[in-house]
Amino acid sequence: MATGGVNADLAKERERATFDSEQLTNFLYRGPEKVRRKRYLQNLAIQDPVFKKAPLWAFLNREQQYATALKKHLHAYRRIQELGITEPVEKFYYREAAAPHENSPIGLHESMFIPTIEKQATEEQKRKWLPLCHSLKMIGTYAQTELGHGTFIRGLETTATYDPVAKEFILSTPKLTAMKYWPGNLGKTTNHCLVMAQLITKGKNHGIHMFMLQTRDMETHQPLPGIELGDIGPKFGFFDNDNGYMILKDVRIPRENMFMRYYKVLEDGTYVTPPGDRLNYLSMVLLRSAITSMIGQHLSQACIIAIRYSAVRRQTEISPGGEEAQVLDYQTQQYKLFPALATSYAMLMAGRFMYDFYLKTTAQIEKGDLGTMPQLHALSAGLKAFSTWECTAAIEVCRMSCGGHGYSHASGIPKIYVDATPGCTYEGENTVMMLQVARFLMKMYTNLQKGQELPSFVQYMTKSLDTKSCMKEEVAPKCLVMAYEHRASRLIKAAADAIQAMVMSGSSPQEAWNKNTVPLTWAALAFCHMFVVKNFFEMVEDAKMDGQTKAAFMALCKLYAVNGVITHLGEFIQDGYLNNQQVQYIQKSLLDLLAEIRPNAVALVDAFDYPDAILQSCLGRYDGQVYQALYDFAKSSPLNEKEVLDSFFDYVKPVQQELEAMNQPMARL
Ligand SMILES: CCCCCCCC/C=C\CCCC(=O)SCCNC(=O)CCNC(=O)[C@H](O)C(C)(C)COP(=O)(O)OP(=O)(O)OC[C@H]1O[C@@H](n2cnc3c(N)ncnc32)[C@H](O)[C@@H]1OP(=O)(O)O
Ligand SMILES: Cc1cc2nc3c(=O)[nH]c(=O)nc-3n(C[C@H](O)[C@H](O)[C@H](O)COP(=O)(O)OP(=O)(O)OC[C@H]3O[C@@H](n4cnc5c(N)ncnc54)[C@H](O)[C@@H]3O)c2cc1C
Repeated sequence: MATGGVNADLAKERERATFDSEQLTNFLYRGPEKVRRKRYLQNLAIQDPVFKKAPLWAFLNREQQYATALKKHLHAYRRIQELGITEPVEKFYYREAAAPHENSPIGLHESMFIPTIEKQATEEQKRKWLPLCHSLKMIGTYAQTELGHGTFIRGLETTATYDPVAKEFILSTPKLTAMKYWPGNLGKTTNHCLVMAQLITKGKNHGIHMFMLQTRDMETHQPLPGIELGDIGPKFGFFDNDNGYMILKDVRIPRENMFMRYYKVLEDGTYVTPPGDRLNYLSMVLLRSAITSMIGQHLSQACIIAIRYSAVRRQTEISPGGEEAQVLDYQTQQYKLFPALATSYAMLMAGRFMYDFYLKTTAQIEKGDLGTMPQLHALSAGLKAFSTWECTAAIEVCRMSCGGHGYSHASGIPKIYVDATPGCTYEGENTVMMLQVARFLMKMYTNLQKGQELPSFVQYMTKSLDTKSCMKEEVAPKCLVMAYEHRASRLIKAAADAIQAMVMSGSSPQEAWNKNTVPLTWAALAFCHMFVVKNFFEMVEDAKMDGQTKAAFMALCKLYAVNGVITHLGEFIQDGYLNNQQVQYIQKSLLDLLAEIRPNAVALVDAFDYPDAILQSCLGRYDGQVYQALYDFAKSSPLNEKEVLDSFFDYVKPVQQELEAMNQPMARL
């Protein structure tokens, strides 16, 4: 049964590629030195016996999955400190290799709890809390969402009422819908959380604010008096995480536990107005800004699996008696997988822009300049929503493109999908985020009409809509970008006109807005799509790499843009911007690009540089030995440990005997 070496088809794919995948890897990870360091850290984790010996998640029950995830992530946390790894991206490489399929039970501690302390706490609070956080004496999470409200955070019902005599806040869950519900790791892992609650002082409600709450004893880990909390039960994904619920029965915390960098309550209960609105939403903005890259990585993994497998998988003889074709040679398979591959690169590029923009903007905010906050909010909300929608849809396409084996956990794709898809919901439900983008765009559109200057990324709105596309037979990037700009501009104008018309005929602005939220989301989506396309072209054009690598990369970029036009064709032709002939050029270009990308498909996924130990996929193995791997996976199923299961004797035998007895001729009489 044993088969060795690299599968011949996959080996040939690598030989026929027109570019060196290592060049693209170097670009993706920002230089050869960084690639070397990434591989070094990944190998350290992969070789660590604690991670190596851990059982495969797929064969474990929920409690075992939770325990494995906890064990791995805590060991990784300790090793990261021992090894002196401090760069966030390096920590990520190490953690991903250490626990590729285990969601971290201390994930919220690292991604939201500590960053919120760093950004929203006073210097004194930081001195007190951060050392405890780093040593994991304090393990925290971000408790905002409630049973009754997740999206509408101004409507949260948990209260924090200030008592000036005791100089304490009283945290309460006034009714069922006010209980905290969903926060990651709140149920069993954490002993602290950051609670979002309505601040009431001197009888006045000042809206939602953040408070530090200890939930469990730091030695015994028992819940503290007045706090009821637990796990919310199994979910579609994040099976190994204890998303939690929490009820607060008049729990008192000291005044100093309110996050007071920007918002303050003095000892006598006086509320001090903050320097700007929505500063306590910044923790959400941080994670939103990171999600586009994260989801792009999820999709890139699904693409590696589906494309390598499609090069190995052979189905159906093309001519009678001839060899069966690699499924990757079918144009329809290419039409499924290459747009998905192009999308993953597009999102990795958009994520790169987004995170850099986040760092730049928050540095300005730190200095007290809040002017770019609306842009940061709009872009992070929009790209988060757009990228999670596009990538999760593409992951599912990858799964189905693997046929039956894609449905098995052996492929690795179902797990990628269930852990990626909540990205459409958490950190701001996608439709709601798109409506925030629309709100920003409408504001920009109004400013434009008033003759005001616009930020650079909405400058496209200033271009005339009274134009036609410059698209020729040779589909040029410039004409593609202009088409996206035109569509985005036209759709925001259409939504604005519709709202204005309703207001003119007597509707209130709110009513007119609510009657047009569907066209508003079309406009917001078109804006995000345009942004991603433009950014992708700019990054490819600026990339420092040899001509062949750039050509291979550019083909993907063009495919992303061309495929988007075809998928949303109605919006590009509705006003006659593209004519019939131009549409035909674009359709032909799509087919040409599929053929151009075909010889490079495997090299383009190899460039993502994921070791097998991270992918943990029988179908996505670097050596392509998928059938042996599937057989080994099947053999390792715990159901195969015994030849005959106890359940056979417990259930099958008795029913067989009963049925046999019932079917005796005498018994029927
Ligand atoms: C990197 C490591 C990763 C590890 C990953 C570990 C796994 C993590 C897994 C899961 C984590 C999940 C965590 C969570 O889900 S936490 C909970 C997240 N919840 C949300 O996101 C709630 C969504 N809702 C909102 O954000 C808001 O309610 C809202 C929809 C934005 C509306 O807010 P509000 O009602 O206050 O505002 P208005 O619509 O009335 O608008 C008023 C003005 O405010 C501006 N605004 C809104 N938000 C922001 C912001 N964030 N920044 C700046 N400005 C903002 C808005 O634009 C309006 O401005 P205007 O000028 O038009 O008046
Ligand atoms: C895996 C996971 C992890 C999570 N982790 C955390 C965490 O750590 N901490 C935390 O606090 N929360 C967490 N959450 C909760 C999450 O942030 C919320 O579920 C999310 O913000 C969406 O809110 P909701 O559930 O209230 O959705 P809802 O708002 O109830 O959405 C339901 C539907 O209503 C629509 N809708 C709602 N409002 C509007 C509107 N104004 N206009 C148009 N349509 C609207 C939505 O588009 C959606 O279709 C987590 C959730 C998940 C799934």
